[in-house]
Amino acid sequence: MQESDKILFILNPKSGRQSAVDVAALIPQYLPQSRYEIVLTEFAGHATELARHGAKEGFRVVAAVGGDGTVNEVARGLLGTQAALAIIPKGSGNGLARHLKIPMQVSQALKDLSTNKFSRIDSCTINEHPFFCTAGLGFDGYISGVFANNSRRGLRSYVELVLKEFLKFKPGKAAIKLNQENFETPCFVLTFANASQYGNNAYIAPMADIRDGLLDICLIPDLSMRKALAVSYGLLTKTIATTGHADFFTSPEITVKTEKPMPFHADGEYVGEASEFHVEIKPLSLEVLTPQ
Ligand SMILES: Nc1ncnc2c1ncn2[C@@H]1O[C@H](COP(=O)(O)OP(=O)(O)OP(=O)(O)O)[C@@H](O)[C@H]1O
Repeated sequence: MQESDKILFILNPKSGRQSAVDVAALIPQYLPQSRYEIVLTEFAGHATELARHGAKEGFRVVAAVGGDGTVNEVARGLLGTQAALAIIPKGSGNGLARHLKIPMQVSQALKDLSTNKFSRIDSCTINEHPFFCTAGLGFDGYISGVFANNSRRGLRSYVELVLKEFLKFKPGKAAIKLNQENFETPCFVLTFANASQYGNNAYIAPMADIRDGLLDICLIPDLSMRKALAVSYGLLTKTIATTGHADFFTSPEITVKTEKPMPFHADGEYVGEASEFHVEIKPLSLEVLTPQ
């Protein structure tokens, strides 16, 4: 980054556990005041407007200070602009930041900004909703919907919720079209990965390359409690592909039709229900500022 590059920090005061005020107070320790501005989001969706406006105003870098939801909102506002995305992780999962090797400590992430390098990564859409880390349908989407209505945040309440809802969720059937192939399958979870992990180092697609122009698709057709334990262990040890309970595909796009409407998410944020899905990759469509 050059000395003349200006940074707009967009802080989500609601994300994660650390307060926005802490981050705002730390920034002056790492950057001269002439190099940055700070704005706080006031409502869900606000970060997209703020990012778009910041890019128009000529900020070279727009930094999302929050979790994957905030990163998604800022990044979608930057698509097609001259501004690059930086991330100061402050969420509970921080999947994209972890994939891009951004330090989890706010102070280190801020310190690194001046030596980080610009590069480009792929972005994706699910039914026209942009995502940058992962999107998914089935149990993934169902949990994102239940979690959105849960007042408690954080990893522990997330795990408790997953365990509680696991037995309630009924999987469906899906007809999948990818790479000129058509097949039908039961579908408990279908995840579309741009980055390798959901967040919290839970690796749903350990081999995913965020710059290869391909989605890494993980299908878990059905899941008993015994299989779920193996899959959970596989997620945390980057060995999900060897559990025998998940199938993997790579493709620049995929079409899915489900027998009944299924809930879906984009970057962990619940979007809604649908019975037809089109997911595609937009190669190298977003500029980022990251450690190399
Ligand atoms: N001022 C605000 N008031 C209420 N909600 C907001 C505000 N600003 C942003 N949001 C919403 O907060 C949600 C959660 O943000 P974010 O994903 O950054 O945090 P998190 O859920 O704690 O982290 P992670 O996604 O890593 O688990 C986003 O969906 C965003 O739209």
